[in-house]
Amino acid sequence: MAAPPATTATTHHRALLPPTRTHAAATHSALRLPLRAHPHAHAQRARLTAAAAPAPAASTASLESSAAGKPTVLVAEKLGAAGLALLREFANVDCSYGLSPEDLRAKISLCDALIVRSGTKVGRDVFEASGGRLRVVGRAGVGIDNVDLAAATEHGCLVVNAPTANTVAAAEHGIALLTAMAWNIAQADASLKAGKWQRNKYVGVSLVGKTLAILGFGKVGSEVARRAKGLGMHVIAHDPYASADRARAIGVELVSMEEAMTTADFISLHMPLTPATNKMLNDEAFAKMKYGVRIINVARGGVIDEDALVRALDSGIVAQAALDVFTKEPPAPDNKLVLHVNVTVTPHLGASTVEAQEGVAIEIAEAVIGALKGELAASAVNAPMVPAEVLSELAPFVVLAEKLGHLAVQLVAGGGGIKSVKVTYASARAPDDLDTRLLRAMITKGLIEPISSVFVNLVNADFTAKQRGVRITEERIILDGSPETPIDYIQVQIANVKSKFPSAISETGEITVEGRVKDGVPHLTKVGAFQVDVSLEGSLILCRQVDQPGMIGSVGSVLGEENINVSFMSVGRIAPRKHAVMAIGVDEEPSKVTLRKIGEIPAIEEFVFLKL
Ligand SMILES: NC(=O)c1ccc[n+]([C@@H]2O[C@H](COP(=O)([O-])OP(=O)(O)OC[C@H]3O[C@@H](n4cnc5c(N)ncnc54)[C@H](O)[C@@H]3O)[C@@H](O)[C@H]2O)c1
Ligand SMILES: O=C(O)[C@H](O)COP(=O)(O)O
Repeated sequence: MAAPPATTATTHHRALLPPTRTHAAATHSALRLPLRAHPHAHAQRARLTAAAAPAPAASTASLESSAAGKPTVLVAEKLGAAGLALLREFANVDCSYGLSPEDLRAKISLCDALIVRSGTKVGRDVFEASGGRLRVVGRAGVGIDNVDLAAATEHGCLVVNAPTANTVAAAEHGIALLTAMAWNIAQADASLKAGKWQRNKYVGVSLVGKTLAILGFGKVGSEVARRAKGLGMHVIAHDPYASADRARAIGVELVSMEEAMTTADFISLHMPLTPATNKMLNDEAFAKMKYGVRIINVARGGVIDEDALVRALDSGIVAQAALDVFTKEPPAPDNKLVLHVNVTVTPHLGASTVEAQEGVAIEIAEAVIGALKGELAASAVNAPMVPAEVLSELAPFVVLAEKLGHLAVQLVAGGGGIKSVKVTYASARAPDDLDTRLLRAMITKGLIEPISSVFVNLVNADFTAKQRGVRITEERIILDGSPETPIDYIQVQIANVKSKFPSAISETGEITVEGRVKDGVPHLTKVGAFQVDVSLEGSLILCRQVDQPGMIGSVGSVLGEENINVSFMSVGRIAPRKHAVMAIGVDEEPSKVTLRKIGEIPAIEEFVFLKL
């Protein structure tokens, strides 16, 4: 992992993703908004580039010869030429297909991003071996069951996928398997090629009027449903999370698992493989099914207990199965399902059309490039997806959030021992109209990075806070007024700590800093009980003083002696001639001598220098 920032040395707001050691541009990039052109423009450009690009060789670039200054992307499985061309415009691309787990671990510490399909296991060992450099894993496809998401999150590595480009391919393949199975196409083809003419043996079953139960009514499931309705089938679906309205719109009834199991003539699987769906079709489920049911699986092998399916086929409960996916891929040569006479198989071809592979390659290349640039990925799997318009609106508040976190932690005496942080957002927006996950992550980043060696980003912010025992709670104050501006102010409070600037402790006992965005610029507007108003740029001196004439001049002339430019100055007082807090924004960092001189000014009771 790269060296931690010095306690008081974060000046630029870094990208949401941790910096790479080789990609200087990304290291210094500020929070970037997704500056995406219209998707068609990307596709067009990609296709044009692809036409000119040479076909990828098995290993086209050596990591050792990577040009400095560009990130390195390891493509570990075959990716379409259009995607590779996009990647090459931005990064050093190493296409090394078929790496052993050892070779992958050996290479990964030299890579900023890794792109895989379903054939590469990206386990905890890979993240550990990366030494903190791997920032993005791109899954060129939908299923991310081959990526250890918990390990990725813990390592602050963003996982993105290509969720849409192969939907139609998978649906078409599902329908192809359904019809091929019903018509015994594969078996009849093999028989004829073996010189036989078995017209009586290969009598199929018709599809029209039959009930098809779709389990998992997501992107692929709903496309299969549309097509099956075109074949005259009665389509029902089970999906605990799907919208009944969406199902109704395409003439599909959402039903319970029980009803799907007991009434279907055909069952087609389209859910992800998760702990909840693992071996979902097991002995118990098969026992409930109609005798002679037919099963299609283009989802994941693991959702079926394969031994139970063999038993159900042998007993006749399941008349036929058509499988594109297997628990272990490739399956062993003696796999009973693959060899079963009533089973039609394909070697995980559901995404393997020319069109789908080109689309997936472009989709994943754009997602990985965007993520490496520090943009928030729309297809992030282990981080909140923040729509571009929301992000653009929140951008100045994101900067404010990180700076408030960074200021608050610098006010803690000793810089550690933080257990409880309360963040308050005051806004005229309804709570469900304000997504604060990004702001919370940036406050966490501001709080934790200065006191640890961890790079905090949107991916690992909550995990990092939890791991360090920091409890961050959020509160909303609903204001009257126009919801035009998303947030009026943000307040960050750290409880149960002492402050090196005791005036920062509010009446209720917490270190308190509050800020607003004014004309797009973040401002500090409150410290402890004192109202101030200073733009959060450069560095900041906070002084508590007796409120009396000449104080601004005294401090200003000490700074002037060292040619320190004052950008902002603001005095907040509780009552005239009592105590006041002066906030002074400075462009340069004053020397220790100058800071000491400020402290020696009579009437200055306490002061602190803070980097923003
Ligand atoms: N064979 C292939 O080459 C191929 C190609 C594309 C997708 N896939 C696989 O197909 C599956 C679906 O992909 P998608 O793009 O439609 O994903 P998706 O996320 O759009 O849809 C999955 C659906 O499954 C539902 N679901 C989750 N748990 C469920 C449960 N316990 N019971 C029923 N439904 C449940 C979800 O609510 C969701 O609607 C994935 O497993 C994906 O990996 C395979
Ligand atoms: O989940 C997916 O996208 C499909 O299973 C495709 O996997 P593949 O990229 O390995 O073909």
